[in-house]
Amino acid sequence: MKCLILAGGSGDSLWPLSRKNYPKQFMNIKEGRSLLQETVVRNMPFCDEFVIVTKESYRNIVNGQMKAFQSLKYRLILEGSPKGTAAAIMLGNMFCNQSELVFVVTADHLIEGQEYREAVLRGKELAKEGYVAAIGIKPTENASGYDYIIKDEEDVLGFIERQQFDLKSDSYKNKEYLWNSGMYIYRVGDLINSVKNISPELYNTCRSAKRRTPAIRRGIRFSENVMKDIPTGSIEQIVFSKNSIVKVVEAEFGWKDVGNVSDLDGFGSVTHSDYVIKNNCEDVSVVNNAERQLVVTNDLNDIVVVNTEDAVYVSSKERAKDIKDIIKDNREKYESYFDYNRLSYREWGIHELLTWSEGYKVKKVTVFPGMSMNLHQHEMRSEHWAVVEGTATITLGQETRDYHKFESVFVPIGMKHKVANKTDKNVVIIEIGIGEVVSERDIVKIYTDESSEGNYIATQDNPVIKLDPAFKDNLWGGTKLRTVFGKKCDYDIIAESWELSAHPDGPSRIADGRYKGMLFGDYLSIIGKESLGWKCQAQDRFPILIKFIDAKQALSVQIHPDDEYALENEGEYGKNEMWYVVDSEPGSYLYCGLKKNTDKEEIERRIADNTITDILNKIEVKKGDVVMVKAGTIHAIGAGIIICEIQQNSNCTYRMYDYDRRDKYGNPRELHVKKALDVVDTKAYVKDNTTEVMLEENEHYSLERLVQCKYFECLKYEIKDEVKIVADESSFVSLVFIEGSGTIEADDYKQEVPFKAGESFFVSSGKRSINIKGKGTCIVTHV
Ligand SMILES: O=P(O)(O)OC[C@H]1O[C@@H](O)[C@@H](O)[C@@H](O)[C@@H]1O
Repeated sequence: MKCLILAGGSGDSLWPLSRKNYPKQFMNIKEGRSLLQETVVRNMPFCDEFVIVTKESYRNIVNGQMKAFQSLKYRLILEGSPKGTAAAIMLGNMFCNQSELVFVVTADHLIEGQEYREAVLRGKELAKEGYVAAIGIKPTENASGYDYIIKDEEDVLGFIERQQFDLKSDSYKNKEYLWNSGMYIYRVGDLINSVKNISPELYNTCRSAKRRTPAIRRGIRFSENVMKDIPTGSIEQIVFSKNSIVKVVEAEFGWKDVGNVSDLDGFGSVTHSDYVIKNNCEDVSVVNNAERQLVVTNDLNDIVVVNTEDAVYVSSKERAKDIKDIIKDNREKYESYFDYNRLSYREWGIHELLTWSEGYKVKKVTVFPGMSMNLHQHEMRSEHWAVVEGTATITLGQETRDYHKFESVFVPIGMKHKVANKTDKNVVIIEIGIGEVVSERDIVKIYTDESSEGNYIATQDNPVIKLDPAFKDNLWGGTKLRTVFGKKCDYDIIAESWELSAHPDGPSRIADGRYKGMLFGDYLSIIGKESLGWKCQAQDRFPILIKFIDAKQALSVQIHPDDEYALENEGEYGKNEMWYVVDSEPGSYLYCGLKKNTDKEEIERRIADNTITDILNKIEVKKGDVVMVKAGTIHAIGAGIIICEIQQNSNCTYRMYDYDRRDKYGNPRELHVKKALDVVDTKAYVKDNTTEVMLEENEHYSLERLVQCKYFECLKYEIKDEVKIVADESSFVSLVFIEGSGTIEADDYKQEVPFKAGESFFVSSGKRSINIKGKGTCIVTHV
């Protein structure tokens, strides 16, 4: 199950603990962990991947907090303009497969108790039966700040928003009601199908937003412009209140939607209680978030005091919530206090302002493991750095060296400098800036390293990287990828596993080692473009995608565009692909190309009268066969075949004919006949003559070239005991094992990595050879 965490809230409600630059979901609530981190921990037993939907400006905070979970799988969806929970949930769903179960949770709830687990498991059962399970909490008080669900047993009679709920009103007499926790469990296909019917506007606008969102690394960023047509509102308003498939799970765990500072009672570890004295006070809560500042309260009643490094809030408990209005009325004058705390989050770490005055500024600078600042310089200030934790790798001008704890450095005005952290622990530096201008405006120049995007620093790691695939559940898929290759995926059917993929529609991940769990595309940005080899330097994205395909039924009759058409119409590359038949049932066949020259009118007519396959070139296939499918060629994989597909990095398929099949909701899959006819090659199929050329055979291995085209070259090694493969500076190398087992080792990093059939490895380019020992069939691809 995937966990979709809604973490975009930007409320002022917990001021001065929360600020606009640091809302409550990121605040430490318990034992040094934030509400967001607490949400992740709570759901780890049920979910294997996290999709976090948040505001673009919170990206660095979320990435920083997620560092606490090494190797946890997560992705970010960044909203340029938040539009409520309906949009957030639907945009999250756009990146899930239909058969995936999703658990929607909110990042800023306080939850306690064993009953949570039972509620989730019951919700999951309902979701498997095709319902959307809403988790409702048995009210323990008449809380006006909560949304309600009116119910009858497990059926939902209505969703009531907080403002409209009045317990005394006749409409709620004799009704059963629960607090609406905003947590939902469902199967993606079920929810999307009902959104399609109930709010086509929401469905279509989110879909088109997804289509218009270019592939970027680390997160999916929906710009304000791309989101502008998506309707604003809650999922309850727009979808669930009109949806008969919602069932409620009644739960009794401790649940609190923290509305204001007086709700923090009982969750006191944000408090430095050693620095609080209460004298003769009754019902007084003190939250002291400032280290070493003493708070003394005397002879008070029913009061909440919140003390932070730069602001204090004192209120009666009852009226604590008025803070929102107070902020609204006074924002203009005190914006910096209301909106910002002293922390500033960067991709590489955190700045904390300790003190400042005219002419100086003192900061605590934390650099996360494996991260680096950009090289920069100042024109108006010099800096003194004292390392107080860890080992910092500091660049000053042309020189770079390590500085250990308690060593100091002086950075003169105008000198290029940066701090990197090559270790596994945080580096902390106390920085004293002095000069005429000490604000951030004085960064006059930032030097970015073109070859490695972002602020990661490459460390000497094994260049042989094992990958975990992303899975797809297209309706024609089977179960052989699980039974033959042991793929671990809980879908009923697995149609495809994307083994080497930096494509946002199905990115593979690093399977082992230091970067375990990381998206392959992110890993590529760490090692830098140079590590892909010089042939890739002109390309703006990773060039290839490799999949296994298990066709239990026939795939659609379809076609892929070439680069020119795809870039112009889809913002994607075109798709030339090659199929290697891993296995096939007796009598299996596929279609590739036309039997004879055929004009577009005839192709169109034959699609309409269901006779398109009559004019296609039918090829019977067996294990080991190779078919090159050039862009523009009509094709269809037939039933009973497992294929290893090497293709350009694109997910652009135009379906022409789908046997009038329906999915389980009775919907036909979309066809793209017009575009298909735009790009179709109308000439008769001619077999590619670069395929299947034996290049070498000896007692240790045989080497066959499977295919060679402008985009890639694929080689097949039948390894009897050992082979050495060269990964030179021209290209990275992909290794996909079809059969066998053994070990892989690069000669410049002596560590053996085991392999077995069905596994995939990426090796960065360089002057190295890769030794494979064992027995097996390996498909080696490079550009
Ligand atoms: O459109 P359907 O029938 O699901 O088939 C889609 C699949 O077709 C195959 O021929 C390949 O091009 C795959 O890369 C693709 O994912």
